[in-house]
Amino acid sequence: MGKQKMDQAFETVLARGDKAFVPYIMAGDGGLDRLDEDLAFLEESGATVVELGIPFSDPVADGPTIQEAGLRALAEGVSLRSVLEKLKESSQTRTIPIVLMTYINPIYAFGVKEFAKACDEAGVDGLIIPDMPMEEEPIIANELTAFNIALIRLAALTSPKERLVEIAKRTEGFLYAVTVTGTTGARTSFKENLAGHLQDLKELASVPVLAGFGVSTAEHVEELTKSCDGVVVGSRIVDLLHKGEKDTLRELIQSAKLSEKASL
Ligand SMILES: O=P(O)(O)OC[C@@H](O)[C@@H](O)c1c[nH]c2ccccc12
Repeated sequence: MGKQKMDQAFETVLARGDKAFVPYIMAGDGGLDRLDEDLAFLEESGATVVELGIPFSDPVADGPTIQEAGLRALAEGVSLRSVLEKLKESSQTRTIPIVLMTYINPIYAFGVKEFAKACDEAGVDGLIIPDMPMEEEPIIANELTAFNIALIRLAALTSPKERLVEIAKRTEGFLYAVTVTGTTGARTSFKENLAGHLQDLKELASVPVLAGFGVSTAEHVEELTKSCDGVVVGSRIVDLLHKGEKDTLRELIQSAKLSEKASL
């Protein structure tokens, strides 16, 4: 469980010659009752790991698509606690690794120690806490380590080199290479020297490097994975899932299966 489960998932995919595909979904968008079904669908479609967002009233890193999904989930009464309880029910049978993405505030409200324990009981394998700077990690890092839960760090485009070195050294599970400056949300293009930036991060990190923010088409996946180990796709996935466009969703996830494309 935990970190090793995620490491194993990446190893399997990369050894096969594929790239990792991590879809982000908003927990409770459409009601928590559909969570197990959505996770199973993503796994069957070829997702490596699922990033599961906790709805929050003040999602500072999120653009409109995810903000709206969060509002829908909040309207369903979904909270950090109810998501963890739901995950716990299926923790023994679930096979896909889960990374929880939550802002720090709900964790404080929950209580840091109690939160780490509840994540463990829920079978959570990793965490992304976007509004927790490296300097504040001691608040929670040891609690997570005790339960073998990976703390995934984000490398911003604007981080100075020394900071990137430190982030790449500390990160667990994977390194989340943020590909744009700004909030989450589908984009049409990326900055010119992004490939070089991703390659630099790959030099620094000993875990897989995944590019995320703005990735929204199969072409993006193809382009970006030339310089890294995989992608995280949020807004586009949230949108397709909300609209029930499952075939398009499956195709998008399959775009990271380079080994199959090679044999066509
Ligand atoms: O939506 P996008 O642009 O595809 O970006 C991924 C993203 O949604 C997901 O990883 C995420 C959602 N909310 C976040 C907040 C911070 C960091 C990452 C995230």
